[in-house]
Amino acid sequence: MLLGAIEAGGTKFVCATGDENGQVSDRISIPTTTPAETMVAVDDYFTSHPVEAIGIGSFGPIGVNPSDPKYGYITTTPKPGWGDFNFLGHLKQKFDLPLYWTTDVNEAAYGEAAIGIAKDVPNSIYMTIGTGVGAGVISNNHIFNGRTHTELGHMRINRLLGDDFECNCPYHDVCLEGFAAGPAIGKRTGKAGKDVAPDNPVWSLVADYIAQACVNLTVAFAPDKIILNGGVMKQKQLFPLIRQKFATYLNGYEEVPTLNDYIVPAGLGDNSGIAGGLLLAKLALNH
Ligand SMILES: Nc1ncnc2c1ncn2[C@@H]1O[C@H](COP(=O)(O)OP(=O)(O)OP(=O)(O)O)[C@@H](O)[C@H]1O
Ligand SMILES: [Zn+2]
Repeated sequence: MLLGAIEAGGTKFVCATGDENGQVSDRISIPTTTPAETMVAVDDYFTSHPVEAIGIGSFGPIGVNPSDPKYGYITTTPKPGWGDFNFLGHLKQKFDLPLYWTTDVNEAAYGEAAIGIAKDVPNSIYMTIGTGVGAGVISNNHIFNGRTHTELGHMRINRLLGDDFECNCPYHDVCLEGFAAGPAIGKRTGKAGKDVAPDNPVWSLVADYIAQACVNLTVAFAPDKIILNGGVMKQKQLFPLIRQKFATYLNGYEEVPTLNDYIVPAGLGDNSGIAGGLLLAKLALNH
């Protein structure tokens, strides 16, 4: 069975084909420019690679609630041309196929939950800390959505004493993304994250904010695992720092799994999203 997946990011779109077990057989990467340009490339890909269903995970915010008139749309993004773009409608018009529509992070969360590091547990959260911060929640093997999708990158956290950084989020004076995403680290240090030395004190600060977020996710969703991925988490020294601060902040309030098994890197590396897309395509096909 050949299935399709789209991981639609703000920088690039990945289109892929693969099987019902999430194994990728072919992929391309398309720069995210204008919808007109980028979507032509997407259409061409699935025209030349016919599949039985497509799972789509998109950058957002997007409409995920079928009762929302903006269901299937990318809604309020500042990205030129993409605001109010009817992504799902476009694909429906081009391809008469079952389609599964969700956020990029939900798609990746689903991939990790189905065949990745969280495959043996029913409840997991996938959080990516990159250009932005986003998280997908898997609850009892299902993608969690409320009235709309979650926006966990914008959770409020406590500003640490002595940290006078001006939050990098245009909406919030204090939020995780504004304090700890790649661009915030860039502003804090004057360097790209990958060029900041592993022992730079900024990592301890970043780890603290991510640890606060992990405590919030723990008490809110009671996951079995929290998966941390994205460019910033390439700094592997963050993991022990985050676990240590997490333990301090949770302060024994509730039992959680051993922290080395609880706050973990992704199992599928850069493939979480595409694998998730293929598996969501299978879900769409079986509905
Ligand atoms: N090795 C690294 N160490 C620290 N930060 C890094 C590293 N590599 C990339 N980054 C930072 O991560 C960010 C890019 O994140 P990522 O690679 O997850 O891509 P992205 O897809 O643009 O992110 P998003 O998923 O938010 O759209 C940039 O701000 C970059 O500076
Ligand atoms: Zn924010």
